[in-house]
Amino acid sequence: MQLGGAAVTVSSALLEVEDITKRFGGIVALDGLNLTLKPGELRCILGPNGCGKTTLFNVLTGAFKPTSGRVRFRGEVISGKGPVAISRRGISRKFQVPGIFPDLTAQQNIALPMAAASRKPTVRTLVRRAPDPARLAELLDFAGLSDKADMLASDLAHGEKQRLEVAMLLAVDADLLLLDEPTAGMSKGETASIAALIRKLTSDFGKTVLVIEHDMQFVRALDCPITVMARGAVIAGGTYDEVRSNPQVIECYLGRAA
Ligand SMILES: Nc1ncnc2c1ncn2[C@@H]1O[C@H](COP(=O)(O)OP(=O)(O)OP(=O)(O)O)[C@@H](O)[C@H]1O
Repeated sequence: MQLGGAAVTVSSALLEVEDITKRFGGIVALDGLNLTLKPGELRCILGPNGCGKTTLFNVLTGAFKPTSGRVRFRGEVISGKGPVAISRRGISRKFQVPGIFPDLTAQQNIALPMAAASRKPTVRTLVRRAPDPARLAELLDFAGLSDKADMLASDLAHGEKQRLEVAMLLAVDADLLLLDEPTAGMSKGETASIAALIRKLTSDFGKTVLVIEHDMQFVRALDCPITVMARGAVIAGGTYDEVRSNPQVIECYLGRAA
């Protein structure tokens, strides 16, 4: 089917990664990778260092063009499009380091992407438009920051900054959220609270979420399907218990990570 000049296929999947290969000179970072996400699904990606997890996120967000293969989002081929075009279609990413504005308050940090998510924002409208107070309160409550709404983001604890950024992702109103090691640098207590928050992204807000993570306690707390990568391809998938007892996963990854 052709819609507005773009190739679109009818599918129940939100995201379809089809046989993606990405080479950097002689390095094969992704090697014929396939992955499908249904709307509202939460999935975790595990794999040893250098297996291509970050490269996958870079391909999904348009930072890298794949050497071959296709990515479809809502049936439309998006591989080859740039980061802005892909973000406008509803894919948003959180990096390991919190991407917040330290000199703004917690609520200003959330208000900014709320305004940017509205149609055709300009600098003027971003600054002038008052955010919907009910939505702002909902997002502050989601992040557990209602009582710190007026605190400068730079003064928040590390785990609070991570939660703030998850709320900012929600404020953008994208459908697919890509989270790269959201527990990096967190204490055990902070890790448990971010796992609960990420589960809410799907259960309460209907988002589709793909998480890269190494912390197995956190992965268990997410309680979601897992895809295991090695050498740029998918080698296994299943529940936490299935993956933990898979001999190939133990050899390639858990033997070293556990
Ligand atoms: N821009 C680049 N130029 C050249 N090689 C790259 C580039 N980005 C990634 N690579 C290589 O591609 C391979 C996959 O890297 P990638 O960062 O995707 O792995 P990863 O699974 O995210 O690793 P980690 O868990 O350490 O973050 C590695 O060999 C890496 O050195």
